[in-house]
Amino acid sequence: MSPRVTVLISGSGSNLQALIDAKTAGSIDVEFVQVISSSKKAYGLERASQNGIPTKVQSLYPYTKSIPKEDSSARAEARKRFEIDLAAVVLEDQPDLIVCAGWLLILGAEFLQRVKPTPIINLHPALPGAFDGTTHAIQMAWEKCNSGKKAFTAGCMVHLVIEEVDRGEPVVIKELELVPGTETLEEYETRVHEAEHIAIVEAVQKLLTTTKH
Ligand SMILES: Nc1nc2c(c(=O)[nH]1)N[C@@H](CN(C=O)c1ccc(C(=O)N[C@@H](CCC(=O)O)C(=O)O)cc1)CN2
Ligand SMILES: NCC(=O)N[C@@H]1O[C@H](COP(=O)([O-])[O-])[C@@H](O)[C@H]1O
Repeated sequence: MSPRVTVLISGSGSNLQALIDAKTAGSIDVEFVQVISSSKKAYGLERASQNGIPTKVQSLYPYTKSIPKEDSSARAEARKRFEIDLAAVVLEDQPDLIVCAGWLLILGAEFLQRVKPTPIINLHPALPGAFDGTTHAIQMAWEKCNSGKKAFTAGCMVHLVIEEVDRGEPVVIKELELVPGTETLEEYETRVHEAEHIAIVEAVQKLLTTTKH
């Protein structure tokens, strides 16, 4: 039986597409049991449906929409309920691996405790220790490079997910040289996404060959 993989998304799903294409090409032997999106508008849901993969939307918004922004305690409670429900949805499918491929919500202890020991990996468009905890790492790296005078190494990584955001052990790292004044943000973004599409497949291959299922 092929390893069961659940993919969490929030947007376009180009990295989900890279995983689907890798399966089609025979590069990975997996069963995508569910694609779960934090947004009903995510194009990645369309990509999943076009490939016969079950989908669900698990949005935080319905949990918090009626709570005033200043009521942090009630919002925190609502977030816990969201995470408990998300864990239940994920565990229904008994995945062997959970892949955060552009999942733009921090996963708290309520979720992480419940899904243990299922491994979770996350794709982050920066190197270990760089631009942790942000959803704008690509732009931040490009701006840092172009505000300075010297080249530096940027890139992307896939890492194990722990409570501390983007600080889990790296699984795959792809380095990209950034040189001031040589490329637009869009051109750098394209290079990062190309590297991500390779990294996410390599990371799934690596995880599924090192864990028994
Ligand atoms: N416990 C963990 N959860 C998540 C990790 C992780 O390493 N540990 N990785 C992230 C992905 N990510 C960066 O790679 C990331 C995602 C979301 C955020 C964030 O600040 N989210 C806000 C909402 C932001 C928004 O709505 O635009 C939030 O969750 O309140 C930072 C980094 C996935 N989760
Ligand atoms: N910190 C998390 C983060 O920034 N994730 C980023 O979201 C994008 C998802 O693209 P996709 O929806 O096309 O796969 C990717 O660039 C990924 O690195």
